[in-house]
Amino acid sequence: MATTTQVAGTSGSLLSSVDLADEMAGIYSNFFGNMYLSPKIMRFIVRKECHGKAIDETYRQYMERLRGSPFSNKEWKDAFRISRNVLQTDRNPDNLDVTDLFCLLENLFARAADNGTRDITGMMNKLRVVKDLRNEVMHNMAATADPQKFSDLTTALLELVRETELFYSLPQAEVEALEKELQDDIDRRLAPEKQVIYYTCSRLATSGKNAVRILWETRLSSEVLMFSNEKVHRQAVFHPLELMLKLGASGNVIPYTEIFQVCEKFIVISGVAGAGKTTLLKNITLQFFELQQVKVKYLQPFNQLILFECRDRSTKTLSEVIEHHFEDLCSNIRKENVLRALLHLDVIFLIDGFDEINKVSSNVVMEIIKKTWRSNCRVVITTRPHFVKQLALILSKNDICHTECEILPLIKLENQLKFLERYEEYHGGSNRSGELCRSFSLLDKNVRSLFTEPLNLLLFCHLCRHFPEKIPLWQTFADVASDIFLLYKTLVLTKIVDSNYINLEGLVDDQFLCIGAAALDFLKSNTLSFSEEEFRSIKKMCNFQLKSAEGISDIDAEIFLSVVLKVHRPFSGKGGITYTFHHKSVQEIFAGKYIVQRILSCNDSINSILGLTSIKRNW
Ligand SMILES: Nc1ncnc2c1ncn2[C@@H]1O[C@H](COP(=O)(O)OP(=O)(O)OP(=O)(O)O)[C@@H](O)[C@H]1O
Repeated sequence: MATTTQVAGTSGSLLSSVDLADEMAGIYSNFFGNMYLSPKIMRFIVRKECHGKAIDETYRQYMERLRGSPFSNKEWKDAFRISRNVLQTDRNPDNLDVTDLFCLLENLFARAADNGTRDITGMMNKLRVVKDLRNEVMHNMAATADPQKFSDLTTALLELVRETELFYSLPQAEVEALEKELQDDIDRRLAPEKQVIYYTCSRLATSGKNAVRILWETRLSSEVLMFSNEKVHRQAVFHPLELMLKLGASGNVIPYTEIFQVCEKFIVISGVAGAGKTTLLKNITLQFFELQQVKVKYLQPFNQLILFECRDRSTKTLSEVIEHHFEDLCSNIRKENVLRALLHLDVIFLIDGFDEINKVSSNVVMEIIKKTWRSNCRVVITTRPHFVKQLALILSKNDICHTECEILPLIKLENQLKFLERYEEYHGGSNRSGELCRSFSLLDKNVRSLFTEPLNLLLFCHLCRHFPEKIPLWQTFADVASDIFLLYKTLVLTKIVDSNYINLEGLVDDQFLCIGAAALDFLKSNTLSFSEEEFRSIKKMCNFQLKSAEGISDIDAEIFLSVVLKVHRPFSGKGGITYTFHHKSVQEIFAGKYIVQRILSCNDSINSILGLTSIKRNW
């Protein structure tokens, strides 16, 4: 039987009767119960328990007054975990949700139990049932849609009211009034000013995850490798990275799947260029949507996921990010309402590449920081190391505690081999020769230490494929750098082999010098990613150089640049593209070649080359 429920506020006006199918009605009731009824009763208990609290006291100040001494930051963090920021600042329970309320009451009652003044067992048991129901409904779709859960909750809440009566020896009239209010709410299931939230949460629960899955599935599940047009399945070649916790928990090494075990809401993951930050977020996203067909336990506490890239220059607000994720839903519910609803759920926000932040994306990131700190959301932000300080400052200015961790380089030979094996297996299948790993394990130890980032190991795969005979000859970093350069040269030559021009090798050398000059110029300002405009400037300079060589009409500089630079299209598919060298070390190799050439051909000093003004970006 279908249930008809009026839902206000959708598309800004009263939506005519929305016929909620049975499943939807069940989901709606469960959200309504856990987001409205449970907090209402728990807030009533908090008010009773905190009867001695001054209006202007925060819950932290109140708890400190009760115990007679301030909490150290560690004590506070350990006791109040994910709710500690909210309880540190809030002065009344109106904005606390079930998680925060349970945490507060648990701590208040623990004190009472310590004093031996009251038996809190019954009360805690009843509260725990309510909290567990909330978590079950929020984290497990089968439970979200199960109408029995709403019945269980209403029973649990009525029992909690009765327990409260006994616990505080409340006057019967007060309890009856509360019971009646609860029963009325249960019967009506509507809190007019809030109903759009529950409705939207219900829609998100039924279709949100799938909408986002469809959005990311095709974009993220495969990757085109550099130096070739080969596609690999991300999950098939993904190497599970390890992270080292910094700051407080310093030194602990954890698998990436344990990041959400830290109690801070915000997790900053740093890593050098090519360490695998973006790949890690893409992998988490794919796992979240169970594309990997395995149960991903560490993601089970979350019911939605939002992925945002700091290099995005076109998405101006968080609501727009949300609209992009839930396009269908936003076509009949205002995107601002979808965002409001989302902030009531347990969402992971993945923010990639803080080091590439720009004016537009910084507004979105600031919105995420400001809007998620008091919700049940978790935020993971990746960045290259030189931006960690700046990010930490922004977070602390916004009263946000964060955990910082660093992607560990693959230092051990066994890990490097495991990484390479995945790629070799993927390409060779059961016929793989093992040559890649064999060749790597025979490398000189010092040379091997160059290949500690995924990107460098990938580079090794390509070098091994193109020049297997050269690898045993490597003795220094310079040998490797020279072969990397040669690899680029070989790849470009294969693209222009049909040209009639006689001195193709010389042409490539000249083009690479132009690119090297640009690489150096960008390195001087630590710029590792270039906008389309900057790309056009480099291309203009390269084409200018091409024109100076007589007899070339069939080659465009884009051919050279397409081999050397990696194109980054925004995850969202909207906004401008950006370009980087495949790795900072590759950018350095090109810049280095340019410097050496300048010294050899013009006898310029290194200082004059580095201070050169004629290679400004206004080519
Ligand atoms: N865990 C991994 N398993 C397998 N391959 C990986 C892994 N991490 C990274 N790679 C490979 O290395 C390449 C570079 O990684 P990625 O772009 O994620 O690095 P990054 O740290 O985000 O770099 P940047 O700071 O330059 O953006 C990827 O395109 C992918 O091919």
